[in-house]
Amino acid sequence: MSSPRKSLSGKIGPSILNSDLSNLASECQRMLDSGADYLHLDVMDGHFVPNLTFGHPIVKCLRPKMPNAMFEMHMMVEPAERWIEDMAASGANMYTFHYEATQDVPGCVRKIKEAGMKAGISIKPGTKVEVLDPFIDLVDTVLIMTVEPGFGGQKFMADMMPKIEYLREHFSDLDIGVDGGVSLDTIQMCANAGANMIVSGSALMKSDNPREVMQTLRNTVEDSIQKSQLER
Ligand SMILES: O=C(CO)[C@H](O)[C@H](O)COP(=O)(O)O
Ligand SMILES: [Fe+2]
Repeated sequence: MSSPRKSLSGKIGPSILNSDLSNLASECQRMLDSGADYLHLDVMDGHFVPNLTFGHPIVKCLRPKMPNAMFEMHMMVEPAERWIEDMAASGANMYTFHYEATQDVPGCVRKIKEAGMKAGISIKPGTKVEVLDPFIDLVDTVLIMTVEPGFGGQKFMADMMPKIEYLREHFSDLDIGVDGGVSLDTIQMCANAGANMIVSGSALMKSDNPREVMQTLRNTVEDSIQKSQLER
């Protein structure tokens, strides 16, 4: 018996990387109040990527201030497994790790699930998307990087769109995220390619009206999903 079809929806996850980190909780709350579906929290270890941000102690402080928020942890750390238990204990909901940062993808996913979180897998721009084929059934989401991980505010790499197209063509129900340089100028490309989980940092943080920007990002993705479903 085939499993029931999951219906895709467009979701917006603001990245708080380029926000005022001295006011992290209020910046997160501002994004939630503006209609964010989840928060994309970028964790960098200064080793897997050439930058440092924050770790699980900060997540632990944020959690009681926003008990119902969905925290997706973008773990730019190596080894990828290192912070699974701590992040789960601190209140993270989803642990998105990098394919390039582990020797054992299935083992990493198993540990994430055992810790009670959802699992996401991400690839850097230089990694071929086909390497993910054996693992798609194990994970909840795939996150395609459209910048070299490490910094917010970089230029969107349009040449990553074929990776998203490949995934959408082969895995029609998969939650596919896109991260890096996503803005009102680049969302149409992401939506056309088939992304439905939209991470956006600077474009939201710099906006005077993040609610309107989120709504436009979401509508663009929803329109594209509807169109592709009609074409099926
Ligand atoms: O993972 C990241 C960088 O490594 C960030 O999530 C990403 O850069 C989002 O910020 P912006 O939209 O400004 O590019
Ligand atoms: Fe990120």
